[in-house]
Amino acid sequence: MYCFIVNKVSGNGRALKIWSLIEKILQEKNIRYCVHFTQKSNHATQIVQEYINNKETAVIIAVGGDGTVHEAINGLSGSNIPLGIIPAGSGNDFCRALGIPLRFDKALERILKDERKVIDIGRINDKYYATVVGIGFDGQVAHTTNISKYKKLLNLFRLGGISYIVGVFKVLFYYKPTNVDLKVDKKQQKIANVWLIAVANSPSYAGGMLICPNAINTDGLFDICIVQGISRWELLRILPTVFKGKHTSHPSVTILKAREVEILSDSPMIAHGDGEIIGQTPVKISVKPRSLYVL
Ligand SMILES: Nc1ncnc2c1ncn2[C@@H]1O[C@H](COP(=O)(O)OP(=O)(O)OP(=O)(O)O)[C@@H](O)[C@H]1O
Repeated sequence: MYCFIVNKVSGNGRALKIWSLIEKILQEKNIRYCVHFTQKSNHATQIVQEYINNKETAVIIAVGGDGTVHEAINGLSGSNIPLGIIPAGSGNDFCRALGIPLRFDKALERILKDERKVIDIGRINDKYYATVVGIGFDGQVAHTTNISKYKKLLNLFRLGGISYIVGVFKVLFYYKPTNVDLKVDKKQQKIANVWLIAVANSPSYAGGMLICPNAINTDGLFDICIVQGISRWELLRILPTVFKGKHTSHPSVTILKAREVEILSDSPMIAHGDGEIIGQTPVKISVKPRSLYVL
C-alpha cells in the first residue's frame, strides 16, 4: 500500500492542493493508498513510525518540502521501506539532488515506476538529515526565514525560494562571525572569524544555492564548505556566485571532504538541517552511508 503524509502548511498550502489532484489520479488508477495529514511540527516523524509498523506499508510518500522530508527520514531510520517525494515546498532541494521532477504528476509517475535506489544520509547530534547542515550565518538565515511573514507571502506566488534570499540580506547586516574549533576526520584545527560551515550530503540548499556543488549522496562522504575571514561587503559580492557554485574558488572559501565533523565555537552558532533548526554548537556530524531507500 502507498502511504502518504501530507504537510498542510508546506508551500503555504500548496501541498494540500496538490494532494487533492494526486488523490484523483490514485482513484482513477485503482491504486491502494492511505493518507495522514500533519497536525503540528515533527508530526511527520511520528506518522512514519506508525506506518513502518504496519505490515501493509510498501512505500511512504511525503507531500511537502524539505522540512517534511527531514521529519520523514527521522522516522524511517533503520527501515528499508522506500521514501517517495511529491515536491510541494518552498525550496525542494532534496528533490533537486535526486532529479525528482518538480511537477507533482511527473513525480508521482516516477514513484509508481518503483525504481528504488539507496543513498547516504547525515546525522547531526541525534537527528538525521538528507541535504545540507548549515551552521552559523546559514542557521541564522534559516531561523529568520522560517519565522518570517514574507515566506508565506512569497509562497502564495510560488516564489518561496526567494524567501531565503530575503533572509540572507536581512541577516547579513547584523551577523557577527566567530572563532571555531573544527575537527574533521579526527584532524583538529582552529579557524578565526567563521561566517558559516555547511556540511553537505547533496549540493544545494535554500532553493537551489549550490553551496557544495560537487557533493554526491552516494559516495559515503560529506563535502564541507567553510567561509571565513571575509568582510560583510565581500560576502555580499560573492553571494550571487553561489547559485552557480562558483564561490568555491574565492580565497576565503575552503572545500573539504570528510566522514565526520565536530564543531565548537566561541559564540553559539545556530545549526539547521534540511532548513529545520536543529540547535546550536557544539555539534557532531557523521555520514551514514547507504542508509535511505528512495524512489
Ligand atoms: N499542521 C502543521 N501546522 C504547522 N506547522 C506544521 C504542520 N505540519 C508540519 N508543520 C511544519 O511545517 C514546516 C515546513 O514544512 P516544509 O519544509 O515541508 O515546507 P516549506 O517550508 O514550504 O518548504 P521548504 O523546506 O522546501 O522550504 C516544518 O517545519 C513542519 O514541522
